[in-house]
Amino acid sequence: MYPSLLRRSKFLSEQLRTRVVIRLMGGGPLSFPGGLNKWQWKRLHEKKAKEKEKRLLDQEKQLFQDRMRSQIRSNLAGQSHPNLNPDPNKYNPMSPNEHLKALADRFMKDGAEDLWNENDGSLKPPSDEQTEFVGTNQQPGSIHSPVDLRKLISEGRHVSQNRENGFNFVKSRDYSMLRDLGFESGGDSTKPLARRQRKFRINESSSSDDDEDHGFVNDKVKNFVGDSWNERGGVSNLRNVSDFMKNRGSETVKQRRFQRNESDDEDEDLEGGGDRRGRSATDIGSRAALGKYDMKKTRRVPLKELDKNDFANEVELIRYELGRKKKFAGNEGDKEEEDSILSEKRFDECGLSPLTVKALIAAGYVQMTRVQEATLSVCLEGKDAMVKAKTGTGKSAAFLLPAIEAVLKATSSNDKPQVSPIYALILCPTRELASQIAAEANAMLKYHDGIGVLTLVGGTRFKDDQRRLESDPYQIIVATPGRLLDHIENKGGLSVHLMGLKVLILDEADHLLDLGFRKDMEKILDCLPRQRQSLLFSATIPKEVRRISQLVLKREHAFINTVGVGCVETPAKIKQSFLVSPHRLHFQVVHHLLKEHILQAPDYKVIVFCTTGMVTSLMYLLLREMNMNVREMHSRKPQLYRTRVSNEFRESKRLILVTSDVSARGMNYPDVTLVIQVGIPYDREHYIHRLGRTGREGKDGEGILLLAPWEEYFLNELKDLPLEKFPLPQIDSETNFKMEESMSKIDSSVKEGAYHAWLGYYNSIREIGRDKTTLVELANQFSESIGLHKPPSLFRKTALKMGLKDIPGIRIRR
Ligand SMILES: Nc1ncnc2c1ncn2[C@@H]1O[C@H](COP(=O)(O)OP(=O)(O)OP(=O)(O)O)[C@@H](O)[C@H]1O
Repeated sequence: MYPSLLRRSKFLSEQLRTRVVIRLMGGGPLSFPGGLNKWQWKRLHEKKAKEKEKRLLDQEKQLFQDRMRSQIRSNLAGQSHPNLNPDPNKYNPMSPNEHLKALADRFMKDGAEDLWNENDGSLKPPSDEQTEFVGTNQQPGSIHSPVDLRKLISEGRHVSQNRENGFNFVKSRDYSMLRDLGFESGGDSTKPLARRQRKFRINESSSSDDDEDHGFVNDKVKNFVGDSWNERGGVSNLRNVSDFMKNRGSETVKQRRFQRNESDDEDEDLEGGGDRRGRSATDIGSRAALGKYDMKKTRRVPLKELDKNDFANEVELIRYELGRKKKFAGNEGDKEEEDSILSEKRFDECGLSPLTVKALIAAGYVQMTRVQEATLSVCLEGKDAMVKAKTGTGKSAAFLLPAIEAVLKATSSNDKPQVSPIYALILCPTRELASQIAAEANAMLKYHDGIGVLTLVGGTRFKDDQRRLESDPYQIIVATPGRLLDHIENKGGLSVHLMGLKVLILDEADHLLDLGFRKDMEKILDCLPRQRQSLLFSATIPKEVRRISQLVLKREHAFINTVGVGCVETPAKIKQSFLVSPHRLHFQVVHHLLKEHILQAPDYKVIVFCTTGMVTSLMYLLLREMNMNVREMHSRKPQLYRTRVSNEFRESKRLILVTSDVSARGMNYPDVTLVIQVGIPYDREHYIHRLGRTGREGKDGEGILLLAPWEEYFLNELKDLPLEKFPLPQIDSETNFKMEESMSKIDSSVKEGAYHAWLGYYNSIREIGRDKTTLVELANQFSESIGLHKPPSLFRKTALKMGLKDIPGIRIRR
């Protein structure tokens, strides 16, 4: 049969013929065009199909929005839209309302609302009775609306269509406000008002940015509100919106705080995630935000017997119980509990394997932190989740524990795969963070024999990784995306090991899904099996990341936000301030701040963040010249050096670490007393993560942001954070002289590198980079302040790339 088939394929090339032979022999082709294996080929096609589908949906959305807009325009102009009051006898293809319903049905699948939701709250009503119909009295065509609807929407309230009736309803988060405004009500009035109020977000400063940021759903919503407005009116009812908002403001600010010790009612009010009727913490979508855990005091369950023979563990648990009771006996205890990151639940109460609990106790973990309590049950059930929790609150353990449990479950199953599979893959942005996570995982696996953790990070020998992978089975991999991709692409066989993957975790997920990592991440995701659990963790999850999280997460994922909508995103016990000083004085100011801090805190441990690696080097050399006890850490340093410095800083006191953003995220250096950020951080998220290196585990901390006057605009990004202005210190002439002397000792190659890096960094910041002339002027001032006689020249190619070629003040290298 084979020869006859081959004859028939006479048009095929020789290469194709070979493939046909292989296929007929039952093995399938060895490779596909582009050197892809069959899985990669299959995924490539699946991806293309998905992209096509997405394009079509986008087009449809666009059409729909245009249609709604034109309808509203015609309403405002006093024309009746043909579809507004459709003649039942006349054929109408689809009214806007029907169209909206169809689209809502199509796009708003369970859990998908969150991808569009700006406020981390649920768009979808928990149940029908939690929605309320809104009627208005305004006549069609009325134009003097006292309320800016765009503002109303941009202030975070969501309106959607009632799918059954074509009426508008306001979601549960909004409807108490609307009732106060005098709208008709058809909802369940027996529900406690408190619950409705807590779902209500106050944001006095509505900005056009907010409007811009609202996704398709909000556009849809805005249009729809406009629609119903003209249909039914309601001017008088809405006249007092702003008064109402103000009155509500103080109340809601109080509600925003996360307090376990208030009365039950208020407790339930706090974060908008709970439900008095016992909604489970495993709720899908953002209704799982905080789940049950901020409002329901779980009944204590008796200590589980971990290991009957393990007397030491029992003693430890009893000691802990006694300590806890003593601690919370008085009022002071209450206050401490409020500030503490710990919850009341213990690890032995949540279904972890006894050996893991034993290892946790050995590591000093008895009680869960709040984020661990909020997430463990969801993650242990195998659901996808996106988790947001403040820095230093124990997110690493929150994702490591479910990963370990999944590995234990997989290894105990009867399937015996031919290649040793990797069951859990943890990705994080930096090498040091990968090592830190691997160390924590190893501590938790202390009593589990035969489960290995391997780190795959750049800066180490690729061959060593391969050797380790071949010699020992590793069930858990902690990797940085670049190195992992190297392994996948180099056909080192890693893809085969990854076929059995059960859990994928992205720590610092927002950063990993950022443009810098996006391509690598997409390639990695293409090589992972779809049947897996995915967990995304970070202290910051901007809206864009929530939208693109669908790259990784299933639609019906849980969004767990222990920060709380509208709450301050930074730990409460970090004192934050900013200081504005001319750029040329920054080095002096940093030196002064450090000296003052050392006097106040003899056991100081300080991190100074600089904008780039080269500027970090310069700052380090300068402070070293000034006889300060400093270390430097940035990506230009060899990995061995980085690891050594990282370990040293973790264990030391009385040390200053000058670093770039490689240390900004996830690094857990205990007891850092002060974080200084010199120059504007790349964005708000960078500020929060850098700051979060201090004040961890609910401890005190301090953060100072040092800005030049032209960088002050950045404070707008932080206006919801409690930053206070720090007075400009007086630098004495002796210190000034010493600094100048020290600066003159630093090699000019370092300074030139710092100038180039400085220029590159600020050029990449949109607000500054767009005015190239001013940028170059500022860069040249910087060059002068670091003792360079003239600004260093740039390669023509570099200048071209940066858009600086013909800008006055830029020197081009001949
Ligand atoms: N249940 C616990 N009991 C006591 N300490 C804990 C517990 N969980 C975590 N920790 C400690 O809390 C500290 C912070 O934990 P971790 O590094 O996981 O924070 P994080 O939330 O990941 O912070 P970041 O956002 O900066 O990455 C660590 O020192 C860790 O050992």
